[in-house]
Amino acid sequence: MLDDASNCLGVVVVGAIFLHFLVKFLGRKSPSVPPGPSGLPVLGHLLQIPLHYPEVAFHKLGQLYGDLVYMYVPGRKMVVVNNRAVAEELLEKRGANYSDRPRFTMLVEMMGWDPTLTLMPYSKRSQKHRRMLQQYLAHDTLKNFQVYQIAESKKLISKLISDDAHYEEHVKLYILALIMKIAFGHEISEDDQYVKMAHDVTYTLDNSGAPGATPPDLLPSLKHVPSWLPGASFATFAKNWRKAVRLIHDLPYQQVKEKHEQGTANACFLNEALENSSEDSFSSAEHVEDIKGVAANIFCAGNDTTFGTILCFMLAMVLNPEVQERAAKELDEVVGRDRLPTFEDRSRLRYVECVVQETLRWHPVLPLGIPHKTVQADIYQGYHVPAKTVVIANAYGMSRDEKVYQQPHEFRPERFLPKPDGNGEPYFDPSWGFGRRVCPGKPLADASFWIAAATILSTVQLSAAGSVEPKFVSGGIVSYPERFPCRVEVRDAVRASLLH
Ligand code: HEM
Repeated sequence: MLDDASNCLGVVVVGAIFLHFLVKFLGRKSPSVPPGPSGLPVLGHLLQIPLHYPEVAFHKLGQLYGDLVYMYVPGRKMVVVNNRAVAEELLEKRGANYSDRPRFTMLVEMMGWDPTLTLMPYSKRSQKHRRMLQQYLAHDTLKNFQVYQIAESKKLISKLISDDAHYEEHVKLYILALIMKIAFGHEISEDDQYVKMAHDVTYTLDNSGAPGATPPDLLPSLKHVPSWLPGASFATFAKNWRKAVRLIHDLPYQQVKEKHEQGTANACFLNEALENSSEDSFSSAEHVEDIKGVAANIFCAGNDTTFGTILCFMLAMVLNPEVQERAAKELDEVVGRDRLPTFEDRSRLRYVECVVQETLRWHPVLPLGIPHKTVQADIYQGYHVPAKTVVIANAYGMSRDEKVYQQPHEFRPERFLPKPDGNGEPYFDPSWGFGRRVCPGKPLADASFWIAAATILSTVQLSAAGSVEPKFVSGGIVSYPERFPCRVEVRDAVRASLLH
């Protein structure tokens, strides 16, 4: 009797324990993806991502849903990061998992940009490309190019003074001259083969659709569609322009290699890479493609970005004459009137530095950076970030963070000055990206931008030649001011005479 009762009790206890664990197991909540707007079946959020100014839409979503916003489009899960500290935690501290890139079917597989670091998955090869670039753009090499940057910035301002109607073309040629010299050792003349080649490549980059969002990017099997099929304009475009992409890889390499063998090559990335390569390495087609790819990448990553940044600076000066005046005054005091600024003056030009840094914050030319991708699933603050999620760091959104930047839409260089002169706000590094994929061209871009800005401020005055409604080119990766009426007048005749 007693035995029966204790058996019965045992069954009840074991049953209760089993039930307890079963309820706990069934009730366990798996972490959910970060919050975000609800999407449509199949299409997801495809129709909610605007073609123009998507960074502004993402910023607004960030204000509604928080620092991480989850969205998806066919074939792609996406997380938009709107907060700098969160981006640093994920893309830098957890960089081993967050440094891959999405597949760029149109640019890489159809147009031939496959030896291009910017678009490469995180791999041994991408690390090799970064090493090659970083070694070349190290402090000492860049110092050798300063003379050239100074000479080209003088040429730029002379052209702006004599022909301000074409200011954009002059800025374009300034950057082109520097990049062609540094990457390929080539000195451009207005209508040479390299200028035409650069023009064609820029056209292909500007017109092949938003990278990562073209039809073949969303549905990779479309890359097999024949170019004659009605509606397959992307395939026709890729077929017609692939040659231009190939040319910028092959032509400079062949020419520098010939000169290198004769011992007559100018100092440049290509020549240095050839010098550092052993005889054996030339039998590896991949190594040769690596050299060509890094050289072409200097052009395609550095051209529009630096061009756009200088245009942003010019627009900001036109819209904020008091800033321009204060910076010019600082140049008068620090540099004097009998010479032009040089790189040695930089550390003493505190306000000019703030103007340069505020340009990078006010309008980041890569407002959404270049997308990263996770390798494995991750948990962040209780949220599930699935494997192979495309992670977009919204630099624009971070630049408008009111907790960090007071009146973030305004161009206020003094925000960076320590208190009480300013507000002690931090420089805006997200303009250069994050972690293991951070821009390796920063030292070059920064120096090319700084010397152009300092020379402009010390010699000329920029003003509006009509009414200015700031608008920005948007829809591709790079965003910069649309044409605005800009007048360029000599501010200081003594200094302007030093331009020649
Ligand atoms: C003002 C001018 C420039 C800005 C604002 C800029 C900004 C950026 C940003 C935001 C990224 C993406 C980083 C990330 O994925 O987290 C990037 C990548 C890159 N930039 Fe720049 N960049 C500029 C100029 C240059 C120049 C002159 C070069 C020439 C060497 C260059 C070479 C690259 C390369 C190769 C990458 C890809 C790095 C990788 O995928 O690992 N950039 N840049």
